[in-house]
Amino acid sequence: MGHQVNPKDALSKPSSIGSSVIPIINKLQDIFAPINGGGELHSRVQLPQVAVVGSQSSGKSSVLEALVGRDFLPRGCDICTRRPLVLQLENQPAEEREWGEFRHLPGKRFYDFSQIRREIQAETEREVGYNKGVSDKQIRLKISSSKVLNITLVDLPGITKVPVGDQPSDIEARIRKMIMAYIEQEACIILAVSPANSDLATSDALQMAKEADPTGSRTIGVITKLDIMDRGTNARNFLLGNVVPLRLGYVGVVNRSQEMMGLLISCLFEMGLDDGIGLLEEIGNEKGLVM
Ligand SMILES: Nc1nc2c(ncn2[C@@H]2O[C@H](COP(=O)(O)OP(=O)(O)OP(=O)(O)O)[C@@H](O)[C@H]2O)c(=O)[nH]1
Repeated sequence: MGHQVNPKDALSKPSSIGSSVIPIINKLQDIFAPINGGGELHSRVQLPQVAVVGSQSSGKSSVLEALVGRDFLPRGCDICTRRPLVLQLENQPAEEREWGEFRHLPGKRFYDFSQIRREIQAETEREVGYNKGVSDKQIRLKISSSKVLNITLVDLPGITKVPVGDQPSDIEARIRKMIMAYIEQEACIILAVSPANSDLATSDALQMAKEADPTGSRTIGVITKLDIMDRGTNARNFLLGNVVPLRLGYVGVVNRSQEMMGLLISCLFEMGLDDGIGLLEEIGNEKGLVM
């Protein structure tokens, strides 16, 4: 049994303590993090982190981006999370520009967040190829900014039922095992993401979270896609915790959708505002948004 740090204690310490402790925790995480995923997913030292779990395309990466306040994760229909991404956010009040640094590219600072997205994609492909392959080998990224909280977040591949591309026939079992290795740790806070346009009663995220955290003491329920909620979806009752009670409760979110951006661009086009489209793209590039 490894040494455990209570995540709620660690995350609620005053920022002055947090700012001195977090870089040390991040260093420890790097030291104890497995270089090769296979077989030795976790070290015996358990450090506090927040893992985002849910079915494929439920909105996990979008929730993480909202927490960071930047768009930098590969997202969309065909592009999904295929390796665990460990995101160490470090609050540096004196930092004028935000930057990211990958563990596999030490010393190289990325100031352009669309480059970060490209590197995540490229590093995924280097390990698992181009055809939907999935691996438990982590990608580790540190983001240093004056605007983030000191926190470590983990984006995990989404639970999928049907193997596609290079995925093995037991892909669902493999992904579940990979997720479980993170969320069963007592020092892990689970963000269980379920989209409101699907049946919340059969949410994979809530089922897995319950398995790992039966008392619901370290799980936060996140209901995404409230803007496209199905008729009859009992999201309100879920959000109130009446269906699956969680001590840390639920949050409902509406993230930016591909459709919304597409609609905005076509509106500008219809209005003959070609300049507007250019401007939007410029702002998007600057902010690292996918257009
Ligand atoms: N309408 C709407 N679309 C959303 C919302 N959140 C996410 N999306 C869209 O849903 C799609 C999937 O979102 P992601 O954040 O990539 O989902 P994910 O769970 O990380 O996906 P995987 O990594 O493939 O498992 C993207 O096209 C998002 O733009 C939301 O609140 N409302």
